Amino acid sequence: MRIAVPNKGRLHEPTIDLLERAGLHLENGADRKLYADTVDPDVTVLFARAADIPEYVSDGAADLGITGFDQVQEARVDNVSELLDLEFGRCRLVLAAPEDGDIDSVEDLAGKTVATEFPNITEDFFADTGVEPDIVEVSGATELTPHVEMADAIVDITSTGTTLKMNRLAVVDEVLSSSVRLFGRDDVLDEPKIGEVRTALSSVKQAEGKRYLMMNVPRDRLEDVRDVIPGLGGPTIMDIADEDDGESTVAVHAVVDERNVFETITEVKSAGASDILVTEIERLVE
Ligand SMILES: Nc1ncnc2c1ncn2[C@@H]1O[C@H](COP(=O)(O)OP(=O)(O)OP(=O)(O)O)[C@@H](O)[C@H]1O
Ligand SMILES: O=P(O)(O)OC[C@H]1O[C@H](OP(=O)(O)OP(=O)(O)O)[C@H](O)[C@@H]1O
Ligand SMILES: [Mg+2]
Repeated sequence: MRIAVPNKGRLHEPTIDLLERAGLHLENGADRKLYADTVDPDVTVLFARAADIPEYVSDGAADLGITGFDQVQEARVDNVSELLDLEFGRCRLVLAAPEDGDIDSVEDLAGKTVATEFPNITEDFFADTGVEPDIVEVSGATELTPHVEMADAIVDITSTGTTLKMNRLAVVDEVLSSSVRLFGRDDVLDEPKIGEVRTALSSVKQAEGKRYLMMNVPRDRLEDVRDVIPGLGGPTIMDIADEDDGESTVAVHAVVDERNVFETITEVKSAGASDILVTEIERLVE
């Protein structure tokens, strides 16, 4: 089974990092290689351009792909399905025009020219509005085109807004909201290995923002402690050997949202817990 992942650009590192955290450690994956093996002999990683990945999966060069939703939409592939929103690479595709120009709405683009790296998405966007500008495909530096009379407006990616601002462009409308997705070719979605990879990646996402809390609690204080733990499906309670003084103690483990850790520690401590440990969670398979 092959997974196509971005070979460079801003999605490369976070994608490799996610595979590693999911337990799919890459082997012999030196820079500039086209393929890397993983610890799982049945899983190979194929490095490709972010924009080419949907096509690779659709054509069968790979079975799974990881790339931006914008790229999947642009590729217009009809035999792949999304399996997971990996929630990084968040950005928006926007229609933008010079700040001091006369384009303030989509209607102002009738008979004008729009430059973009995403001609298909742009075409679909305008088809819905009934306005039909000329669409010019460029392969980069799109923000420059309105300043060199190549275009009146652009459809391009923005996240912080810095690039638009630097080029004195203002957002006219939102076209698409994107993040990185795991997707697969429809004819292989039932294969067990596809499910295994999806579960491994999803378990990393599930664990993000969660902490594992462990503590000792005198048995007669257990209810008080249990009441203040906002655990996922309730805490796990384990007997531990009785203390020398005959007092009975239990170990309490719980998965807690990291935003609640500070408050929970204060509360369980005053409810009688001691020896409180907080650890990170690598993966959480629900
Ligand atoms: N500023 C951004 N913030 C968040 N995500 C982004 C941003 N720019 C691009 N992306 C996401 O990353 C994907 C790939 O963009 P990136 O710039 O890494 O590669 P590229 O420029 O298409 O690649 P190449 O260098 O091979 O031409 C985009 O399709 C989008 O999903
Ligand atoms: O809103 P911002 O945070 O400024 O991000 C937007 C910019 O990010 C992307 O370019 P990238 O940095 O990937 O460079 P590239 O043109 O070489 O792909 C995109 O093409 C925009 O130009
Ligand atoms: Mg880019």
